[in-house]
Amino acid sequence: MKRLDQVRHALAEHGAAEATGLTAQEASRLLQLDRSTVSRYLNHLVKVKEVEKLPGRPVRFRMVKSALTSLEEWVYSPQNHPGKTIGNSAEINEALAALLYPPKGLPLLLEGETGTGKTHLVEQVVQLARKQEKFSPSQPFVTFNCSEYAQNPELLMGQLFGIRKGAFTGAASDRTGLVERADGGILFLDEIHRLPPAGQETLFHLIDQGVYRRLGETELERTASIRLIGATTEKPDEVLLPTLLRRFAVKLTLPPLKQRKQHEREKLVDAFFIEEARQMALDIRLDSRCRQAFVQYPCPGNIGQLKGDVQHACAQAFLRHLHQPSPAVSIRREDLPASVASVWKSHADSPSPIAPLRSDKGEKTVYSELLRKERELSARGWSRDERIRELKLMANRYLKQGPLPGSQHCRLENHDLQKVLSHLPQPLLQGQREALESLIHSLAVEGEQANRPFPETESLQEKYQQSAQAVAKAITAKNIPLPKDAWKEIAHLLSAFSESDSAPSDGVPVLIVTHGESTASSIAQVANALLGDERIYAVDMPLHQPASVAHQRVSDRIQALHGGKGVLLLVDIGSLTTMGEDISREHGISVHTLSNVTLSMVIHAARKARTPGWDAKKLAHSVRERFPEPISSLVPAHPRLVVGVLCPQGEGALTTLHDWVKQNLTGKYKEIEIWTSEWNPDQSESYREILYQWQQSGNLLAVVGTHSPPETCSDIPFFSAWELLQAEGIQRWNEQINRNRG
Ligand SMILES: Nc1ncnc2c1ncn2[C@@H]1O[C@H](COP(=O)(O)OP(=O)(O)OP(=O)(O)O)[C@@H](O)[C@H]1O
Repeated sequence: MKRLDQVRHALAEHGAAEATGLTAQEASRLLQLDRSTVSRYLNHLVKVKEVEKLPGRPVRFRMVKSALTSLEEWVYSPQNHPGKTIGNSAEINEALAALLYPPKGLPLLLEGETGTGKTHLVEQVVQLARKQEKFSPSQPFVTFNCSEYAQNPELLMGQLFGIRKGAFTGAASDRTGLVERADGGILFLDEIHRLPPAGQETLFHLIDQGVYRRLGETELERTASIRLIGATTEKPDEVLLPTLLRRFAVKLTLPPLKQRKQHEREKLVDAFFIEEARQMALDIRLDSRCRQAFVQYPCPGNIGQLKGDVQHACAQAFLRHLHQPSPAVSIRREDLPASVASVWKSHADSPSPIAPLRSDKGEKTVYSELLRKERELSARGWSRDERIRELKLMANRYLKQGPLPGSQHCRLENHDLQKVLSHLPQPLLQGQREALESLIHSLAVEGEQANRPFPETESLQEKYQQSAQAVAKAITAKNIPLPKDAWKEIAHLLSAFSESDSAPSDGVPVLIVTHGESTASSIAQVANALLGDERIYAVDMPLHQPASVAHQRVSDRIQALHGGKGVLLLVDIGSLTTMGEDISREHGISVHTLSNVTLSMVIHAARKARTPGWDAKKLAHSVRERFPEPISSLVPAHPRLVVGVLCPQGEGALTTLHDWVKQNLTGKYKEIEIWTSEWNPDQSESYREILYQWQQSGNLLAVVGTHSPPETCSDIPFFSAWELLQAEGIQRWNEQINRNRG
């Protein structure tokens, strides 16, 4: 765009008439152009009467109203209400007639490429039938996409027709199918061609005679009365059994977008922008070249892709709007997905603009959520760049989740990503993987037209550069355009992973894990400060954290730290020793655990960790020699075996339960002590704190209580009083106690 046009556009975005316009300085900052250049253009525009100067200092420039409209802008207002469905009225009428045909409708088959609106049409028709009170709200409308289970025909059939217990391995109980749920209503099977021939056969019998069998049933014949709608992207006579195909009395084909008339496509574009304006509760401005691009670009994903691409452009423009507020959200060329931008023409035909109307407020939408997040982040002091980055990720997540089946930028499915990430030399940890996926998605959203500088990579190791290039190449090979040089950002992230979490280049890594919000990290911090180095690592385990999460975090950290010499794990209490052993078994890493960690023990371990030729085992041995296990924590000759009884406060059940446990369960084992306590159900930590104290003082075999423990304590063997009244409960109890008594 020429500079003069850029200045025009900046002013146009700041409105006319009631708007306050821009100063030369504001315009120069906005456009990142030299101020004197901007002043020159502004004065030229004043001279040709496109812009007026407002009285006051500093001088403000504002577009005169007539000039603004001559920019041929389309203004989409939230208050315009296009119909929900554009075109297709003939198809809607036919489909409605088929659905309502007495006595139980005619089977209907919809054919059309992906994104042509088959699902949309079905939903509209059902809504219409309900509105006309010809299909009651109590009649079920069940939809199912057969491609969801296409890899497993047995499950697909089971899902649809139900399963008889034992029909196949894993079918542990009888299961109702969707046909049963749709009885008396509508069953919509999308991608119906994914049904295996046997399924198509059963469906045929169902439509023909109203009978079917669950998977695995041989004798019992069930009945159901359903109105069937099928949809397929394939040629029906090539993929459906002739018997079934013949049962579809009404067949409709939805045309691909390229076969639709120009005015229909214009209506679709306008309807989608109006919908976005409604969701934003703001006007959207779009100049005629942009609109024209949306009307003309090749759009193989049909209406679905068109809608997705409009949403994409709106999300980009909205993000900018958050940081440069103006009365309306303006869509610029750089907001368009690459395929749309590619047909942008600098001179478009001149349609008459739609008059702007005021916005309405209220509804919770993608945009209101972005706005809320922006406010929250700025209140928390995030910098502008950080906010933009976070909001881009958020917008991208919404775009991914939203109904964007054909969107150019959302085609990077998870299985594709997995393949792409297989180009990396070593597997990523869960958190690293998520970070990388987010980055790739946000780069994909920026698209190839993004023209921003990327950080240089000379300082990075060759291997990160190569992996990043391979990843970027694999993504673009999937037809997902990335900005030029996007691989550089990926390379930096890969390198950052290894720097933040990898093992020290020499020596055995030492990891402290203790209970509490910050105990471990405080010890590590002091030790690192004393040694003037960063060789001690820490994982804090807040008491409220579920054991499974704690396990995962320690496991991730150990895997990241392991550099071939194993890991020395220093923990506070003995119960954590089993965690190290488990991780060692799971990942084949040599993990050596020492309990009763102290600061001096950590410093000793850190000093010795770099002894040449030592591994985790030798290091553990040396530390233990220097810091023998304190007498009190050595396993006593006769450890106290404990069963805990824990009941919620104020329930009054504690004494009764204690006596009952003593009489019925622990009586025969005189050595088992029973400890009791009440806990506060409003504070789940109180439960874990009690367990923690008990574990420190004895060998806790099990806990008995009237209420299940909070989810965060699910690693402790728990028996409910109710369970212990039953034979199976007693059996589990005996097994548990005998195992733990040793
Ligand atoms: N005629 C229409 N008017 C307005 N919006 C439409 C129309 N047709 C489709 N859409 C919108 O386009 C998107 C894609 O449509 P839909 O999911 O129905 O396509 P489909 O043919 O079922 O695709 P697929 O075969 O991939 O499932 C939806 O968001 C839908 O709301």
